[in-house]
Amino acid sequence: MSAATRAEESGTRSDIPPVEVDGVSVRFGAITALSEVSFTVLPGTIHAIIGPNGAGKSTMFNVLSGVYKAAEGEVRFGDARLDKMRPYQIAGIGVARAFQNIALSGTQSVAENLMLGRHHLTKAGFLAAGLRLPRATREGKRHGERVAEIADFLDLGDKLHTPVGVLSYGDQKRVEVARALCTEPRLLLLDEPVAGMNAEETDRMAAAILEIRSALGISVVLVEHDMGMVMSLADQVTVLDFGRRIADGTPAQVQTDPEVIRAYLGSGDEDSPSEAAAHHHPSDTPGATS
Ligand SMILES: Nc1ncnc2c1ncn2[C@@H]1O[C@H](COP(=O)(O)OP(=O)(O)OP(=O)(O)O)[C@@H](O)[C@H]1O
Repeated sequence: MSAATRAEESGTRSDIPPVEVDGVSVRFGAITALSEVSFTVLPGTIHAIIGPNGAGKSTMFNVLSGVYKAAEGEVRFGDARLDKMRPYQIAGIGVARAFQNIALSGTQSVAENLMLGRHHLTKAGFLAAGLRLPRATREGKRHGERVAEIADFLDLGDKLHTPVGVLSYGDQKRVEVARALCTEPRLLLLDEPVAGMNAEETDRMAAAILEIRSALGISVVLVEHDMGMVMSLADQVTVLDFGRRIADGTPAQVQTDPEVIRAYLGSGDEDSPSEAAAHHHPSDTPGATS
């Protein structure tokens, strides 16, 4: 089943446009971190960006969230040109990111941290809220309910009043995702969501990401090093190597792509695209000479 069909069947919201990355190059002095990279994130899909160390994944993430500017190319999200916008403007049109430059407050509760994600949605303002004016109280209640819903959604319902600092690492990472979701995004950007996690925490995060796509119908872009995670999770995968796009397709397509296998083996990276691919003899590869 194609990613688009899957998205349609899983109830993608009608207000989610594709993300079109078109010929993006980024340079840092003499280093070309990204070279004419293009790919499309279809609405309501989980799209992974993978590649060996130094491939340009973080740079791409930072371009999507507006932290880095592209020297060439365009990034479109519907009518919006993300490549021309500042990070706060990108956040303002419903693009949320987790795990970069957003620190949680360890002494505050999960609920308080999540409420921070809703500040821009609060109409009454802090003064009215502080004075407990009726409108602010009603609004506060509504936001509180939504925060509780999102916490439940990420399996944090029983930890709403726990200070974030005492939670396990896996729980804290899910609080970060929950906080991003509290902004009610149309596109969620995740930077290495399972980095440093044990197997159980990884499974829980993967389940949460799948749930986000199917229950909320939004698009998710994730930059990831953990290949196993990507293969079981993503609808579509873009593979970068030395700043170039070397493959783009379903997980099954990219993990058998000779160039992808070469890139991972050549990099000495332990995380090969798949066990099978890693042990794939070159002569088994269509078109390869042994
Ligand atoms: N701020 C920067 N200044 C100079 N060079 C940079 C900067 N950020 C990235 N680079 C370079 O750009 C290239 C791509 O780096 P990037 O961090 O995007 O790769 P990555 O795929 O995320 O790698 P990793 O998996 O190791 O995090 C590398 O050669 C890196 O050294």
